[in-house]
Amino acid sequence: MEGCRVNIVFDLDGTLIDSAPDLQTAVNLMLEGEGKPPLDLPTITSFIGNGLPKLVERSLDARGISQSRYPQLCDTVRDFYSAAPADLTRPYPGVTEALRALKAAGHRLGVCTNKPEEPALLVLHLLGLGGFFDVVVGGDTLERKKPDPEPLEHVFAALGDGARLYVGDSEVDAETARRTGVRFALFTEGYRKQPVAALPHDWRFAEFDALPGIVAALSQTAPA
Ligand SMILES: O=C(O)COP(=O)(O)O
Ligand SMILES: [Mg+2]
Repeated sequence: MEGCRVNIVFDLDGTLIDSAPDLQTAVNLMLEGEGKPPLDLPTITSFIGNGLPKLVERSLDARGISQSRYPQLCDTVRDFYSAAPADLTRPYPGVTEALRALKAAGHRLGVCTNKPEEPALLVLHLLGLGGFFDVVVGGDTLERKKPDPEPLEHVFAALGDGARLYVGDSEVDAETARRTGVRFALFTEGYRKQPVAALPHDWRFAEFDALPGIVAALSQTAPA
């Protein structure tokens, strides 16, 4: 028996794409301009999750740069990043195939990221993923960003009727799913800071080829 349609919304950084190396480059170009030493990849990765402004704020703190310079340096990092958002960034293995399979099964797909909308759309395009998504909401698209439920509710509303599944990698995503009242599938190979058990989730997976099976299970149990 065919299951019902599922609307599947994805987080971006640490879920669909491993974007930390290009974010690191952008931050370190800014730090170089300020005469400061670079930050290593694990440090930058630990600063990702609450949007680019927060990444910059944390980077300034880490290098002892006054927050009075924040507005200007935020623009600087954003410009460096937007100029090269996909030089080193790649989709995680199996992402493209999983998205293709989910579309072919008749599900609708969206993105809800805290990355600013413009570079989010650009990186999706450059990596050949843009065509899979009906709706993309970034960290600056609406008034509030994750973990506020507003952006995720907005994406699901735009996708229309159907069961709802949110797919993400972080504490922010788990909290957003809980506050939005939707099922949550945790990708365990992204940028989360705590152990898997600390993040409430309905499903978890480490390989994207497991995702269509999770969606099929949800589509069989959800009311049509
Ligand atoms: O930009 C960030 O800090 C995180 O972005 P994400 O919401 O796609 O993980
Ligand atoms: Mg993420």
